Amino acid sequence: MSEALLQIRDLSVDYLLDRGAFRAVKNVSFDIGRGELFGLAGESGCGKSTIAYAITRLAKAPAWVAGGEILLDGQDLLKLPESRLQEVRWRRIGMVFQSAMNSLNPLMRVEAQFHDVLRRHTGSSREKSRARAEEMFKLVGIPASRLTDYPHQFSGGMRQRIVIAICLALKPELIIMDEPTTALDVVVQREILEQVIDLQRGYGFSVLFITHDLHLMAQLCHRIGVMLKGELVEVGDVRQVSRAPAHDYTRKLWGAIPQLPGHPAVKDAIA
Ligand SMILES: Nc1ncnc2c1ncn2[C@@H]1O[C@H](COP(=O)(O)OP(=O)(O)OP(=O)(O)O)[C@@H](O)[C@H]1O
Repeated sequence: MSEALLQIRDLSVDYLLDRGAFRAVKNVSFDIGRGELFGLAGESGCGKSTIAYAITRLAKAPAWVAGGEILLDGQDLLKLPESRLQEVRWRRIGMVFQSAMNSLNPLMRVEAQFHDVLRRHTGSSREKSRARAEEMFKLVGIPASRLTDYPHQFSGGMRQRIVIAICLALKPELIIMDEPTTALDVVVQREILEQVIDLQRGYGFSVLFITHDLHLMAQLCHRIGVMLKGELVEVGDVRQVSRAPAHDYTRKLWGAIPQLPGHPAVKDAIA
């Protein structure tokens, strides 16, 4: 791994429920290097999204960070006052969630939404925002003429591309993608992720990629962490985690991937 950009140390997150605290994330530690694609895998409910929200401090009650550190370039995000956090969110850490389509305002033209984000974070003028929006649309493969359209005029895949474009417009150092394409059909899903990888190569940002799709994760990521019931049971290089998993549960996860006849097995796909 390259030099660490994000270091998560002993992170514990609780949900404070009427019947008592439920620990959803238990003493989790891992690093994400600069320019690294890091995947977090594990069954539904194992705590992946809770970690994603904790990193950006977007976790809302009843979630409560019970302990640990989240260091971005050595600075503990958990200790930053809310006012300083605004500089980190979007500007340094971009977020693309499964419900990203909902992060677009249905009443605003897309161009205005670019400007809104760029003005708020960089003080950009309308002309500069327009130029940047055109550049970003080109990067994600949407004609610039469509910048004056409203979100409902785009397909689901295009809307997700728009959210990625807005996120990238601020050149964040880390992008958190939590099931970014789950709601889309597999062809569009793959197209978008391939585009993200291309952009990653060009821009050099780091990615925390969360998905149920272990096969996809193995193809995209450099390193993988495997979670089970709130604990990180294994972290390693994608080859090591797939070829020589240290944990029984990781072996089960790989074993659960259906292999189509004539289709290369995962182990071959990443070889
Ligand atoms: N608002 C909440 N209140 C109470 N418990 C919650 C809340 N949100 C999540 N949890 C619980 O915390 C645990 C971890 O949930 P989380 O959403 O982080 O898992 P996940 O691995 O991201 O799952 P998925 O892959 O289905 O999104 C689960 O047991 C879930 O039921």
